[in-house]
Order: sequence, then structure tokens, then C-alpha cells
Amino acid sequence: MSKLLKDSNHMCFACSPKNPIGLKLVFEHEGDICRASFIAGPEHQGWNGVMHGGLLTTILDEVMAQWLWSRELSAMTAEMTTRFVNPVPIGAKLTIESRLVANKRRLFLMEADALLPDGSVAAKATAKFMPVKV
Ligand SMILES: CCCCCCCCCCCC(=O)SCCNC(=O)CCNC(=O)[C@H](O)C(C)(C)COP(=O)(O)OP(=O)(O)OC[C@H]1O[C@@H](n2cnc3c(N)ncnc32)[C@H](O)[C@@H]1OP(=O)(O)O
Repeated sequence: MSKLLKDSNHMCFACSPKNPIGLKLVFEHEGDICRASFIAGPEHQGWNGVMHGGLLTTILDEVMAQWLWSRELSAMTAEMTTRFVNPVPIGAKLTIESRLVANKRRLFLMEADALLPDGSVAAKATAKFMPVKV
């Protein structure tokens, strides 16, 4: 296992429990799905009452990255697209799920969905991750 994967002092904005301004995401794995949840507070908004889209993209990115990390695959996001389908109200519990779509040559093609409490889609992302040495 890489040193990075074992490093308990990492300060990842999205996942480190030690980052004072971080999102402190926690992940669970079920079959081929990596899942996290997040409730945006007022400090996470862009438009009044609506979660900032850049932050939503950060979370989608992270949940895809964690799918790979959990399998000890070190890879960085090389490209990512987010489709914002519905606004995310402040205070609504989001469920974010990622999965591998394909492993083509050096690239991992990933996708992720952010779901609102009623199961409707808030946002969908696709991304290409490139393996890196850590
Ligand atoms: C405790 C820890 C917790 C773990 C905590 C986990 C934290 C996760 C964090 C979330 C994830 C992130 O945000 S990661 C951070 C954001 N991402 C980054 O900073 C990445 C910055 N970019 C890079 O470092 C680089 O560009 C790489 C590594 C992506 C690729 O560089 P490279 O390895 O030198 O590769 P390069 O020569 O450019 O390209 C190799 C081949 O791939 C192709 N290629 C390159 N990019 C693409 C692309 N987007 N789509 C298709 N093809 C591409 C090229 O054309 C080339 O084809 P050919 O000529 O071979 O045919």
C-alpha cells in the first residue's frame, strides 16, 4: 500500500477529518459503488439558498477518486464534466454515488450521480482519471 494511502496527516479538503475548513466526507462501499452523503450549510451556497455548483463538482470528483483509492489505484482527475440537473437546497441531504465505467489504456473512465432526498438527480458527472506514481 502506498505511503499516501496510509498517511493520517493528509489535509484533503474533501475527505480529511483534520482539515478545519474541509468537507469531512466519509465513504462507504457497496459492490461496485462508492457512496458519500453531504448536507450543504449556508456557508456552502452560491445563489441564495442553493448549494454552490463548484462545491458540488468537488464532491462528485472526490467520490469518483475514492472509488479508485479504495482499490489502491492512485490516479488524478485529468478531465471532468458536470451536468447540473436540479438545484440543491441548503439543508437537503445529498447522496453521491460513483462507479467505474471503463478502464481504457491508461485512463479510468468514471461516473457519479448526486441524488436529492426524493431520489431525483441533482447532478451527474463523468471524468477521466490518469494513474500517477505516489
Ligand atoms: C491519504 C490520501 C487520501 C486520498 C485522497 C484522494 C484525493 C482525491 C482528490 C480528488 C481528485 C483530484 O482532484 S486530483 C487533482 C486535480 N488534477 C490534477 O491536478 C491533475 C493535473 N494534471 C496532471 O498532473 C497531468 O496532466 C496528468 C497526471 C493527468 C497526466 O500527465 P502525464 O502522466 O504526463 O500524461 P500526458 O503525457 O500528459 O498524457 C499521457 C497520454 O494521455 C493522454 N491524455 C492526457 N489527458 C487526457 C485527457 N483528459 N483525456 C484523454 N487523454 C488524455 C495524452 O494525450 C497522452 O496520450 P498519448 O500521447 O500517450 O497517446
